[in-house]
Amino acid sequence: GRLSYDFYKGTCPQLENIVRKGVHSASLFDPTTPAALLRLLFHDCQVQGCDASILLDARTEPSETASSKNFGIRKRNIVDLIKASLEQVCPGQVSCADVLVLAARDAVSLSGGPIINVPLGRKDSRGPPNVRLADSSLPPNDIGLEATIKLFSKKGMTVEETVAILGAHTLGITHCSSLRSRLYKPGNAINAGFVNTLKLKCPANQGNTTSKIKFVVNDLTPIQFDNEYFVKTLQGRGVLKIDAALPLDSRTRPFVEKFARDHNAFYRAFSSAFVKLSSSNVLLGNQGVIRRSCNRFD
Ligand code: HEM
Ligand SMILES: [Ca+2]
Ligand SMILES: [Ca+2]
Repeated sequence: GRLSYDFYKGTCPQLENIVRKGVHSASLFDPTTPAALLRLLFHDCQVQGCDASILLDARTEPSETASSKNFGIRKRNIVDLIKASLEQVCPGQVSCADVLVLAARDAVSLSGGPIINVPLGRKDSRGPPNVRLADSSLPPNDIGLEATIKLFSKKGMTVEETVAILGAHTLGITHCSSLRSRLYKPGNAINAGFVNTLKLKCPANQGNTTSKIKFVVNDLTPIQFDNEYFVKTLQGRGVLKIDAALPLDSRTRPFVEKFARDHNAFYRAFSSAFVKLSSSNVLLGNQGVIRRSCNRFD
């Protein structure tokens, strides 16, 4: 078995329509939904591959979302709801892993980004979620450029695709708690002026609870998938350490400049990076299962 572009042609031809409608109505209800779904896909694929492991609820084992690296993960239930409507139309046919990939790619296009053609045929994990693997596989909030290039090259991405996939931060928010080490650890300030702006929004004396509620936007247009992230990053206004690092290295800066200038170039590189992200390390054929309900095995 391998992934293919017409995997559900015979078994669930309505699939792409149903997912798109589901993401669309969830996004009308809450316009921050696309950001959540896109990050959800990354965090699924990063831990044990794109196998919907992140959707499993805690039972005998803690769920992956118990990992502090999954702080801020939201909207897992949207995938479950879409899967429930699919079960009405093509019961037992479509994996939760594929629904999540389709939901994330629809999140991108419904926010104004590229329409990405994705191969399908992933299976869902059959084991319990692995919180310790989540701790060790997900990148730390203050990851640097070297480790990031390595992380995405393992998925077959070029440096250009790596810069492009980080353009996912054109959507959504970052909580103050995720910025602690960047703002208040000595030596982590890359652009002192912008870091001071962030410090005003996320003060050091903000309590633990408050810093988990307060947030800053990732770019100036956090519900639009556009190239604003690169424009802003090029001006030294990248929110996370990795965002800020991209224009400072000669390997990555040319791509930041290119994407800030040409959103179509960003969309092209993002699309191929997205396919690599969502196709790496997947379960095929009888390596996995099709869960009826995404949050549990039975
Ligand atoms: C080196 C790699 C990456 C690091 C260190 C990183 C880190 C983070 C952090 C710390 C946040 C804020 C979480 C919060 O405080 O709520 C965030 C948000 C986000 N990330 Fe990343 N990220 C990386 C790569 C990616 C990739 C590859 C994607 C998708 C393809 C992605 C999509 C997003 C999105 C959409 C948000 C906003 C989520 C929301 O608004 O709920 N990130 N990221
Ligand atoms: Ca996974
Ligand atoms: Ca944006």
